[in-house]
Amino acid sequence: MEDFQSAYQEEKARLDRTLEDIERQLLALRSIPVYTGHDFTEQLLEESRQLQRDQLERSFREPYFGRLDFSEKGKPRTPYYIGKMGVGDPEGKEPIVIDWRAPLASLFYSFTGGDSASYEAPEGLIEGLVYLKRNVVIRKGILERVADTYNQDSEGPAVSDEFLVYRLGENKDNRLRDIVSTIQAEQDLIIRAAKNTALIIQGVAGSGKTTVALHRLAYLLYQYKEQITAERMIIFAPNLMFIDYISEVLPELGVGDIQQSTFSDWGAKILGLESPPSDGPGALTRWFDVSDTERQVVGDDKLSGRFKGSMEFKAILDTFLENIESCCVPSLDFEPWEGTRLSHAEILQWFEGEYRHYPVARRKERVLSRIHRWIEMELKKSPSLAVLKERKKKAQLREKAYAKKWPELEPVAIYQELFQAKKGANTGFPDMSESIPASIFKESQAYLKKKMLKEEDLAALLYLFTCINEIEGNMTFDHVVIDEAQDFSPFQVAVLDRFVKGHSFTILGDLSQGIHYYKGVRSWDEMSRLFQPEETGYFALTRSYRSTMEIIEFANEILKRGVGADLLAVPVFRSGDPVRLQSAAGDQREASISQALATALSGSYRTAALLTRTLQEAKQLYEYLIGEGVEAHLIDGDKGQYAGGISVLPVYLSKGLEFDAVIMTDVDTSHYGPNDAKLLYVGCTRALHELWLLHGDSLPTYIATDNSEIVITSHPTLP
Ligand SMILES: Nc1ncnc2c1ncn2[C@@H]1O[C@H](COP(=O)(O)OP(=O)(O)OP(=O)(O)O)[C@@H](O)[C@H]1O
Repeated sequence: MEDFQSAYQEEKARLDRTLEDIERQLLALRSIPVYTGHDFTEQLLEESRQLQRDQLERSFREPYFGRLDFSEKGKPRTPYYIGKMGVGDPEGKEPIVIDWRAPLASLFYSFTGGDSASYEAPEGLIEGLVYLKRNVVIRKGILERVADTYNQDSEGPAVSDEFLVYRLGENKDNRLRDIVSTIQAEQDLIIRAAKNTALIIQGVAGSGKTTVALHRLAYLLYQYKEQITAERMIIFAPNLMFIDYISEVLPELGVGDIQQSTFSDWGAKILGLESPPSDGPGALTRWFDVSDTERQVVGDDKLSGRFKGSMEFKAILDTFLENIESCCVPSLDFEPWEGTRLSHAEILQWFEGEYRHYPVARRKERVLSRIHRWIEMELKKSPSLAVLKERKKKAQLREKAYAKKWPELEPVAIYQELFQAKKGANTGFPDMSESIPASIFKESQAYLKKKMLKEEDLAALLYLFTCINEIEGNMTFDHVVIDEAQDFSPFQVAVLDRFVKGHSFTILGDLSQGIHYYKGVRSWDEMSRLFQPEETGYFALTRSYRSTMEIIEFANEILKRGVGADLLAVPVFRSGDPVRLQSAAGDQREASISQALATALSGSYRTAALLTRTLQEAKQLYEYLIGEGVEAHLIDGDKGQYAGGISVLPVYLSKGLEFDAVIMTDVDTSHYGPNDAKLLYVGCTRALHELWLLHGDSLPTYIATDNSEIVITSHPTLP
């Protein structure tokens, strides 16, 4: 206790000094009049001062979160304070606060005990001794808590999880948060991995994949500030609501302007489509609202989404495109009017010789405009104005007709050809119908004829785009993050690779959460095979930080029994209530749901989710709750914003999100079939503190009842 008191006093004194320093710097900056003139250099200086002012104001509220006492070999023990942003010392001495991304700060995360410690700095490996790792909680400039996670002088465990457990026990508000003060060693390795690698990360539910990816972006921007910019980085997320849910982490880390998009939205923009291809209203519902046996009757290779996402399909497109060059230039001379002629051989020489280095669509464009210029030159040779007029008229018509003889070098048009080209058709393209499963060929042909596109066609269309067009500088990326990557296809990643410099990817996902059977990958090898071994790195995150031990053990059991999975989560030692299994059949259903909700929210929890099996059930339940006066929000996949509070949603839309309490409804064999274990796993792992499973008569066999509490309740009272 005495130790704690003196540590608190020591930190309080240090905080006071730091705040005084920051205030002094702020006052000095504020005393410089804001420049509003037109001088460019002055404007840049003003911008930089404004940034400094903003950063100091933020630092003033929470200057740092950690302290590390370290002595570099041969040097004395020095306390370093680590914050979300570095704070320099105007007098030019050591910085007052070190940025969490700085090399020295990496020790704060990677040190797990032992007699020596080292970190990689630009000047080489720095070795020394760690004496103390201390977490300091400061809110609005007030010191709230001091907790040592390592103290060389004490006899406790090497590095304790106590502070982490305290942080994890806090209730969450609407949005994902930064974790700078408690990044774990295995997460830090990913955050600080080198830029030019395709990192593939398999992480169990709640292992911090999304959070780590966002911190990695902040790190890359700090570490490679000369080479990369925020505007040229992108996060691909499953939907707009998820983007909204994660929207506060990057600004909190002082990073702005990173692009965030779904693959469809991005692809549609590149292709210049009016709107992203959609599989029609309710596509997800059609897939998830059917029984799982109906879903499983189609073999993998017959699922068009999986086929069109495969590298096999890419190879088919390559063959299809192989002779695109040879079939481009129409095999005839061009004659704008009688007696004047441009030979096929000469046009071919322009196309295959002079413009060889351009992509094929650009070559076509160049050749056609050169023909246009040639016509204009020839017209000038006309003997009279009348002849010139007549030739001009003729030439215009013939030029148009000639251009039409060239194949349309546009991704959608070529793609349509792929599903039209049958033997004997005179398109110049080969017949690929034999290589594509007949059912997929037929179905695609039918909807493409109606000028429709599906999401599953996007990778191929984008690939065609890159084969025939130049990828312009403003389309390229310095780094790409793919979240929920188990739902991405190898072909999608291969296409993206064409837009990314140096294969700089962070690809994160969890195979155990692969509930979109009709797309995505079954193994990470499918992704790593796209890169050379030296270009890729693989990490596995097995510790789960989101849920209590009880919830994780319960969810693990579902995976073990349901899919025999070996990717099980290891919980952090944070104990909570047992998972509650409650019978809620027939006319008891609604009342039981209300009861569970009332109980779950009777404490201090701020967010709760009611997860139904289908969208239809979510809508009905939402209506019921609204009728009962409960302020609930329906999540139906159409909205771009996440409101927090009480959410009602079908389980498949809950991926990526988390809630203090989760109540799953209708968890019985009539709703969850033998192949729905992963779906149930996703739902259960959304809960931070409390999990309820309300069920009918027969529980699916993959649910273990031994460690759960069976609840019998009465007197429902809604919040
Ligand atoms: N080192 C950490 N310190 C504190 N909290 C952490 C840490 N790592 C992760 N968390 C918390 O764990 C929760 C899960 O994180 P996140 O959503 O990033 O995980 P995920 O692996 O993407 O999950 P899922 O795949 O289940 O959607 C979040 O509340 C996050 O703040």
